Amino acid sequence: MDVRAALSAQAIQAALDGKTKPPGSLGRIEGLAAQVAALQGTPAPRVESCRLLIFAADHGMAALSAFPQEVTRQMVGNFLAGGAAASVFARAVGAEVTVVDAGVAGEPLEAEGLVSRRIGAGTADAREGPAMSADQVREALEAGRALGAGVRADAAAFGEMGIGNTASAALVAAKLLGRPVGPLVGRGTGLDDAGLARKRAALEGAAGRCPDRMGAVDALREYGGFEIAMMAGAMLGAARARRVVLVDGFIAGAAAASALDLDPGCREAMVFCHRSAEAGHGALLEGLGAEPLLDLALRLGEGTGALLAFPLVRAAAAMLAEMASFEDAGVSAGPPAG
Ligand SMILES: O=C(O)c1ccc[n+]([C@@H]2O[C@H](COP(=O)([O-])O)[C@@H](O)[C@H]2O)c1
Ligand SMILES: Cc1cc2nc[nH]c2cc1C
Repeated sequence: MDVRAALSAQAIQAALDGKTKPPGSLGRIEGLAAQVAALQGTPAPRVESCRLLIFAADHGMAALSAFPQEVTRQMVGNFLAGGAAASVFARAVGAEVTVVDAGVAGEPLEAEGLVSRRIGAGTADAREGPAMSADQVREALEAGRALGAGVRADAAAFGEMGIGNTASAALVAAKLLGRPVGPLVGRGTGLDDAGLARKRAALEGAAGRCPDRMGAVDALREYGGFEIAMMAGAMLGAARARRVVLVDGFIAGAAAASALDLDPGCREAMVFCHRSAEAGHGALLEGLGAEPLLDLALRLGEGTGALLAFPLVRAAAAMLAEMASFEDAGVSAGPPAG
């Protein structure tokens, strides 16, 4: 940490401790407020607006899901029509939504309001070989970076839709952390025990094709999804533009791990919003040293957990910006005199 950053962290802590409350009594909301103040470079931060980017794409490993591949395309329609959980939560918390086709299978989708950044019509099957080419990884990262940099809201929330993407996320996370994939494999949309055993065996086989530890570009090429790579790029773009980056569940977590591998500095923008019920998410968060804000047993994706956390981040920033100090309010600070 350089001297300027140390001073500013101290100034932020002093501002927090000067507020009319026992020091530390707002718990983790204080740390959140300090993070946003440091990101925005002001002791009076503001997180009033939020835009959710939902990245949709299909996967060569879709057969490892409990649902058919066409659900990805159908859900894109549902997002655009405003009927999905993410659509409803976005309205409830006052967030805007952008839906991005990063590579949904079949003919290119054409729908009003859809942002098309298709890298391909779904990835190849990572059980057999690389999911995508190195050029496709670069293209996805770059398209994402531009989208993230273009967010005008104070906070950028990241969600996804892609049947089969918990398989892809488990493999990407395993390789970035240098861990076996087994404990990162979960039921996704709701596999039964037999389906889970089949998925675990398939992913262990796929993991065996490559070294135990890989960098983000290699891991994304071998095992990624177009939406995961594009989301990683978008997180980098938004973080560099000093937007608060609201990270959703397991798949968004794998994208965040990729972004962190590419640029550890983006960590200061990231808020890990919740711990998903997907089996591997706890281990992924722990591997990243991240303590999420919420644990609501969500396992939907779409950015739903990020949207639910947004009001907490908004309140944390408002606390620091608006709360009276002991001095302002004429409230006695500290123990009684004498
Ligand atoms: O975000 C999560 O933690 C999460 C956990 C389980 C499932 N999902 C969603 O379910 C889909 C992936 O599940 P699956 O079984 O098709 O791999 C994909 O569309 C995700 O948005 C999302
Ligand atoms: C219906 C449905 C909605 C989703 N939203 C995110 N992933 C999903 C998976 C399914 C199956």
